[in-house]
Amino acid sequence: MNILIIGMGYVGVTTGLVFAELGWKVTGLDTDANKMKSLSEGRLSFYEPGLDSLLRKHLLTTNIQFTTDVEGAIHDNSIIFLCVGTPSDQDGSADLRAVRIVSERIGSTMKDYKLIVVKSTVPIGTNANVTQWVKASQTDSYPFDVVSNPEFLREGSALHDSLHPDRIIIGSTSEHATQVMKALYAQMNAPLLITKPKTAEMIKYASNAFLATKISYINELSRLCESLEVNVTEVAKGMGLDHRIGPHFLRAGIGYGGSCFPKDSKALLYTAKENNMELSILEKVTQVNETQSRHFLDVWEGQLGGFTQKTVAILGLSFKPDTDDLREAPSISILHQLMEKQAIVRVHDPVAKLPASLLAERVSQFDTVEETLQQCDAVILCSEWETYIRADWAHLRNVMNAGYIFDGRNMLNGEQLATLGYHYYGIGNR
Ligand SMILES: NC(=O)C1=CN([C@@H]2O[C@H](COP(=O)(O)OP(=O)(O)OC[C@H]3O[C@@H](n4cnc5c(N)ncnc54)[C@H](O)[C@@H]3O)[C@@H](O)[C@H]2O)C=CC1
Ligand SMILES: O=C(O)[C@H]1O[C@H](OP(=O)(O)OP(=O)(O)OC[C@H]2O[C@@H](n3ccc(=O)[nH]c3=O)[C@H](O)[C@@H]2O)[C@H](O)[C@@H](O)[C@@H]1O
Repeated sequence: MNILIIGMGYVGVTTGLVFAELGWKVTGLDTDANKMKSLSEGRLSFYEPGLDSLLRKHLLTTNIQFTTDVEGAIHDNSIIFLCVGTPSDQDGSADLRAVRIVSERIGSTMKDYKLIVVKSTVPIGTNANVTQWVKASQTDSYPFDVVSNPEFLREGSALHDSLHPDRIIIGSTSEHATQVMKALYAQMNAPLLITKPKTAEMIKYASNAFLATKISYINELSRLCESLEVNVTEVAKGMGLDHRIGPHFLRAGIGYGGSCFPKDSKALLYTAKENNMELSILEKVTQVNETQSRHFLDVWEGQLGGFTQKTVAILGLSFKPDTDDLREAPSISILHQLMEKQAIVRVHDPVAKLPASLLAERVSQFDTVEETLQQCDAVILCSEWETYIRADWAHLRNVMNAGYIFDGRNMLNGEQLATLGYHYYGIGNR
């Protein structure tokens, strides 16, 4: 069985390489010819640990190849994974244009049986739409199945998450398709849940929304902890020891970012609205997230005595460490707020680059932490890269002007930093 993956972003490339590693023959297809060229030459268009060496390995084993020839790729492969983007539309709904275009193209091109696997995160009912779009574009009625197989990987640990998933969800109405999916994943040691396509689609949204809820819960609590002088990190540790609660996704911070929690929460809220239902908890979850960085910036402003004309460093641009993804990154919202407050901003990230549109007279990016901190009054830590945890903070105190550290991820040891002459403040961790 040959596998075609359509959409060579984070999910498509990772999925393709995982199947190549499992020994399948994989073809990657994307409309972006530059991406296909660089992938064919062993270069990724994004930063994700471990993927580049696996890519080079499987270009040599010839388990993976890349193409922009849509017709040829559809003809040559009987299993087709859809991994195209489903970004937020202006009204918060998921933009399904790419899913539709690809479905119609498969329909108009296919000449024999195809198993179409929807891995993109799509609203509940979309698998049925894909079936309609394929059928409506067929010139002859060739058989096909559509299966939902949502993806749960995290950026920064995409390869590990995909090779060792907590579960594999398959939404299928066809026994044949279910058996093929089971064979594809047979080497993976993970619970397999076979369910209806709509349920599989809902499991994906419900999981992301629940994780976002855990984060917003602890983040809102961190505001109360801040004013009561209670340490939220210790509270989370105490809560997490209860196995019914668990320790994960209870790290208070400046809010969740990334390509999925904000987008998928909005899309689920839109689906609820379309069905005249309320998801009031999820509404609050997004509100808390949208106000979290502003809340703590105000607190820190009081501690610093104002940001106006102060030189402030932002360490960590990406929405989390080990990725260069800036989508919905809290650092960018903080950067805008600092600009409004007329601060001079110096930024650093180990891999992410600030878009040219954000570089301004008062905003510059530097290559090293030391250069970035020169003459700074304050540092705001936005993502917990190892580089910052391991930095020589004793030495860095000498390059800074005033030594204010505002730790938006509660990642550094405040007591130790205080002995080095810093004024250390985090998120509800007093
Ligand atoms: N990024 C992540 O960590 C995760 C993403 N997802 C979901 O997976 C889907 C893909 O996400 P990402 O990989 O982050 O997206 P991405 O934006 O990185 O990549 C999407 C790719 O699809 C390509 N594309 C768009 N239209 C196309 C077409 N008509 N034909 C061929 N290629 C086309 C684009 O050029 C791009 O390379 C989304 O639905 C997302 O919600 C699910 C789990 C994790
Ligand atoms: O659908 C998706 O795209 C993916 O979304 C998230 O993965 P991802 O966004 O890559 O990264 P996470 O590790 O979940 O972090 C998301 C954001 O939450 C923040 N976060 C996470 C955990 C925590 O305790 N506190 C917290 O603020 C992170 O800093 C980051 O900004 C989910 O964890 C994946 O399971 C899912 O597949």
